[in-house]
Amino acid sequence: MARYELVKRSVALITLTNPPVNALSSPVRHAIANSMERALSDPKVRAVVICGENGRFCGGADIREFAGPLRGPPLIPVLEAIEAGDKPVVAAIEGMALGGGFELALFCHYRIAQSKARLGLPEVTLGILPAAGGTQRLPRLIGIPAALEMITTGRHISAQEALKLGIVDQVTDQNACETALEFALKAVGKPLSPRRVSTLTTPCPPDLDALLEAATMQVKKKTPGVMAPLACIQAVRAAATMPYSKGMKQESELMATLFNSGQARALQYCFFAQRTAGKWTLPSGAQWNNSKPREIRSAAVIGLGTMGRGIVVSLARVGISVIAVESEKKLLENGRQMVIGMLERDAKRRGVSASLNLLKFTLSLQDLKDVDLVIEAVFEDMALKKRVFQELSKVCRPGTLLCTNTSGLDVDALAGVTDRPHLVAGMHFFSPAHVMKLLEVVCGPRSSSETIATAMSLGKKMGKVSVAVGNCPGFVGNRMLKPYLDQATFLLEEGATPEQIDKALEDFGFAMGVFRMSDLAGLDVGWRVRKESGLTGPDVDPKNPPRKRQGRRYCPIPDMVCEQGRFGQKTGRGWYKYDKPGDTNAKPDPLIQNLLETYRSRYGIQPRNISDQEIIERCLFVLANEGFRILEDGMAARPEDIDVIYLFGYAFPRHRGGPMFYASMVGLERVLERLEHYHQAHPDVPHLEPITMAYTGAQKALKSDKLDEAQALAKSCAGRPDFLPCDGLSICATHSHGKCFKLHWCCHLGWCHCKYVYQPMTNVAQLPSTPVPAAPSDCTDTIDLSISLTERFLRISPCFLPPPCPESPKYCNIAELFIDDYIVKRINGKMCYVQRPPIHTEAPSTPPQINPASLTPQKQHTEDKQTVEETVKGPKMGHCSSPSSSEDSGINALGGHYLESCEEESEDELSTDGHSSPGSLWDQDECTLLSPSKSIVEIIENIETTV
Ligand SMILES: CCCCCCCC/C=C\C=C\CC(=O)SCCNC(=O)CCNC(=O)[C@H](O)C(C)(C)COP(=O)(O)OP(=O)(O)OC[C@H]1O[C@@H](n2cnc3c(N)ncnc32)[C@H](O)[C@@H]1OP(=O)(O)O
Repeated sequence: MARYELVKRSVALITLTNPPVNALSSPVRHAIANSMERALSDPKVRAVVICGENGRFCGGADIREFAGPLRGPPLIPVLEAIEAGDKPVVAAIEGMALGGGFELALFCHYRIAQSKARLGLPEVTLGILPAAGGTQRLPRLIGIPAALEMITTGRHISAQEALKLGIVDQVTDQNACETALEFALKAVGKPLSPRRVSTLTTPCPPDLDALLEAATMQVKKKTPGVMAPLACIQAVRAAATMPYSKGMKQESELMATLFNSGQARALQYCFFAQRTAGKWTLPSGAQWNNSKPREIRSAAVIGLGTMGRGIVVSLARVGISVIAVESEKKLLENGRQMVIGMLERDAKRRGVSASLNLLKFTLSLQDLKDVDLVIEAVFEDMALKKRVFQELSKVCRPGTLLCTNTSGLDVDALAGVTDRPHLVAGMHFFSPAHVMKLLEVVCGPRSSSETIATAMSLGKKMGKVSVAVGNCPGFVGNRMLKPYLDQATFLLEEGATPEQIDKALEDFGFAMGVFRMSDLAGLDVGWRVRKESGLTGPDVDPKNPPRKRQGRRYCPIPDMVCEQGRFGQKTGRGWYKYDKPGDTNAKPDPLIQNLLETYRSRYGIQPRNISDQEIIERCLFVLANEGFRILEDGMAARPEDIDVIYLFGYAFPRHRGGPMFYASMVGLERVLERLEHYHQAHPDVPHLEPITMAYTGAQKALKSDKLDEAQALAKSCAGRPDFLPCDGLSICATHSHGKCFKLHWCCHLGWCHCKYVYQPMTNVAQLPSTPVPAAPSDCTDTIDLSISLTERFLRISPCFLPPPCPESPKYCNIAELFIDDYIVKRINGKMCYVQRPPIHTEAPSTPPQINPASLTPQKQHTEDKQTVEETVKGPKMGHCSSPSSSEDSGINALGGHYLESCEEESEDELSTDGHSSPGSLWDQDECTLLSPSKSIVEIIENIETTV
């Protein structure tokens, strides 16, 4: 795990040896501790160099260790021994120094970086913070603004930037280890005190409060509801206002808060899910490690609509020569200009030259005879696509792979018209294809493993997150979208408004609610698809009940909206109104309100109050339910694949982990029970029928009206180590409300329901100095809810771990763990955020100095305006080059979610949420405030509606 060598007769060389990224697992921490002890005690050793094997310094803590009880030596004391030693220690950084690996380097006295190395503190993307001193040491080294930016974004920086910021002492184009050995010898005898970062004073800018406030506003805007960035700011504040040791204590307390949070679990799950998806597997047994991809040097793209153009750009910028085909001269010329413009802008942003020489534009399919692979991106019309595939089959050499960018049509039907069905697959890009990271690789029944391996590998080369899926209508992403969209419109019928539904979804974490997003994507596309499939329009039998199709509930409201020429942002009117066509500022439209009221009265629907909880449950549980069906049908190999599709293709909030992970966090019994409940209320909506019922016929228990569900469930879970029964006084381990004030179902499962986040709870008995309440009385009634769904789910995906076992969490006193300036109080039966009184922070022992680095303005991530505009314009219709796929299918109404889900610089972007979730302090009715100004008190929820 670490090699110890004495080199140059006086330097101890410690090499971390834990492939693939030299993560700081328990044995590695052990080995570092032992090696340092040996080096410091050996009189021959005058200096130490730490490096990593295989050109990788260190990828940080071993994230897999976070799932279980922490074992082995804690990292901080191991690192402290490095700094405290009396021999100079030099970090030789090659490849990467990330997270704990970067912190290891910050404990060394000197840092040398190879010029290609990347450094960063990406912990925030995993829902935690740099807790091995990173939040206290980096600000001391480079000042608050630069440290804040690095820590709250998790951005990786280059060696050159690290040198400029003062993080590393030297950058070399040579071997970093060799350079560090020379450097170490020269450092011998020089005083070490100034090199110990812990002894430095944080250069404190005079406008610290304003700076931190601005950073807080920025992260709340960019990642609302996500806790880790707020905790990072809190920790950096400590670096500026507290002595080092107190700051370290604050850092570790904040880490403890985050460490066991649902958000951290979700974000860490996302990290591994993304990597798991790359390890594709097919029912045939073919998989990533037994199937060889072909090398693709040349490709062709047919159709230069929005999708085709994006695909051409994605191919050309990774060095693949592309022939782009259109059906008419004007369309070809238009496409050429747009592609060139896109490539030039992309190259400018990346500081490289545009690869225009790789492009060829043609009107003739004959020009494609020698290409390695073709991606068809024509209009989403099966007859048209079949004609194209027949033609390709005649024109292309026998080995050319033929792929379709359909968003849901039968890939095998296309394969069937060619002379090479085994070389046909789907490559479903998301719009805009050069920006969106997701690629669904669709495996038809006749696709060969080599074809799938090639499409997956090409996706990877293009920088996409590729997921192998089966060939069914809508594949995975769009198949699941349908029931989700249906629920949204059914809720409109029943009494909700588009604004209410959107707000609930945005509060949950979606960047945009379903109706705002549909307006962005364009409503006409789905309308056309519904007309073509006979769901609306003149082909519908007049005897057909208006709200039923094929015996199932159907909501005609979206058709009625389109009949009024309201196609969304591009027409200035849709579910919302906009000041002018193309505007993005959605405003509620009284005309839609009128339409809904008229509709309801026409069909005798009594509108009812619909809670946000119902909106979330119906929209999201139905999504997960369809996900289970997809797994059951073998159309996705694993729940992770589904989650990755939703994270990268549909902007599912990353801190919720994806629909399948979210369902597992809520508790599958709960999901099952709620689906049953809604299905009973809406028996004509088959998607609400829980899959367990459909497939395993598990027994449904009769519920007595008087049954205390919570107690019954607690009892049924008794003895299971992952569920802690609670007495109503458990404490939410993370944020929102502190003490559980009422017996709730969730409490009995050891989870706290905070704004739809189920957080682990700890019994007060486990908290220091808290009186243990009397045990609750036994309850006799029971309910026999089926857990077969859970069992099956856990069998499918062992990575869904049960909640942490009691010895692993190191819960802190919630009261100390606020993470911004608000606390939670109970005021007249409502739970409110109340502004905290100002906190008197301890002043640093020496007067603050201004470091030039601290004056560096914070880096802003700029949005790719051009791509936004492109989507807003909406698709062109009616010719071969029209956008063919996702945005054209009408069912991928969320495809435009790219705004949040696919910024290119950062692989592990955080998604956004609608509400901040500050830390909490639960005080019972001690505040008499009745009508406080809105700026200082905000009602979060009525206490009665906590669950
Ligand atoms: C009360 C609670 C107290 C708790 C106290 C905790 C202790 C506090 C002290 C320190 C805390 C430190 C926090 C951290 O350091 S968190 C980790 C920070 N590091 C990262 O986030 C880096 C993550 N990795 C990456 O970004 C990339 O993997 C990269 C290193 C850039 C390499 O990229 P690439 O070459 O593309 O390779 P892959 O991404 O495919 O990865 C290859 C395999 O390695 C696995 N991997 C990578 N990093 C880690 C890691 N840090 N831990 C475990 N495993 C890691 C990855 O999953 C791949 O595995 P596989 O091949 O099986 O898929």
